[in-house]
Amino acid sequence: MTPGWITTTLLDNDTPGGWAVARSRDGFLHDTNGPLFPREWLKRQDLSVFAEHGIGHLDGEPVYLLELNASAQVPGCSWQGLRGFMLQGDHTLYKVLGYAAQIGTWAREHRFCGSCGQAMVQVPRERAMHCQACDLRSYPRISPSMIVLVTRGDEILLARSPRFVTGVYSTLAGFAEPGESAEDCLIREVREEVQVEVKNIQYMGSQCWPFPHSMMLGFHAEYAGGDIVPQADEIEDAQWFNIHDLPPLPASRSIARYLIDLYLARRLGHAEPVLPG
Ligand SMILES: NC(=O)C1=CN([C@@H]2O[C@H](COP(=O)(O)OP(=O)(O)OC[C@H]3O[C@@H](n4cnc5c(N)ncnc54)[C@H](O)[C@@H]3O)[C@@H](O)[C@H]2O)C=CC1
Ligand SMILES: [Mg+2]
Ligand SMILES: [Zn+2]
Repeated sequence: MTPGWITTTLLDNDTPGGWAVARSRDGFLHDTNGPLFPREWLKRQDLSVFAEHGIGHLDGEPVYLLELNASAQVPGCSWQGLRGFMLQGDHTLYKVLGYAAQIGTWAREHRFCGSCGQAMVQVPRERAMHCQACDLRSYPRISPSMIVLVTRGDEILLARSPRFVTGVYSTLAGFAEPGESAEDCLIREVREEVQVEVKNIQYMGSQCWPFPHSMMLGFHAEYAGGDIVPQADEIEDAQWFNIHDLPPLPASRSIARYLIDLYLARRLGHAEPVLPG
């Protein structure tokens, strides 16, 4: 038995047994034991299953996703969005659900070929959809996104999007565009969002962010010039905050929070945090 969560194996849906999670537009089904249910029990419930996917092994046991067309009432159970599982509870289970969500969304959105419109079929033993008519293959979509903590000595640059929880300020972030390096993207995003220039860009680490399919590449950069001008519509407010007087910060498992906590730890001589994968 290999401990932990391994996503590489594709499973045979016809082999009974194992664990399963159920996902609808309301999130994942869970009861007091969490979101993992004995698969055969879950399949006996009155669920409108759209697709079933083998997604990996947890502590050596196979895990499947039941992707539903609609939510259902299951006695003793309720539904919770992926963010809720990210914010609290077991981190490995959140990783299982994050992967399930990405596979479920990708398979649902790639039933038909984007090139010729024919129905696609899953490639055996590979996480890919294939169009037999034109030979196109579609793989799970991952969107590289840069996220950066910009600093100026004891001050850090944080901003608020209108989408954030009230009061929370975070690091700047944005999706890579075709033709850009990670550094090009970071420089453009900081310019667009606050009109500030940066220097000494340093890569700090990465994190899968399954909302819905980002791969966050985290950086630290130093201030090089310019006055903050928040981008209309995207940025509600942006400010330099002294490290001794910070606003409410992002969730503790996010890479945004890691970048901030790491800078504080280095500046103040505290123990360095660990980035949750
Ligand atoms: N894990 C973390 O700590 C944090 C993660 N994030 C994530 O970073 C990502 C990027 O951040 P934003 O500021 O929202 O991006 P952004 O600054 O690039 O602006 C969002 C805009 O980008 C466009 N867009 C949407 N999806 C896209 C895609 N897949 N590729 C290219 N362009 C796309 C849309 O026009 C959207 O309005 C998001 O997924 C966000 O959830 C953001 C902050 C913290
Ligand atoms: Mg942004
Ligand atoms: Zn095709």
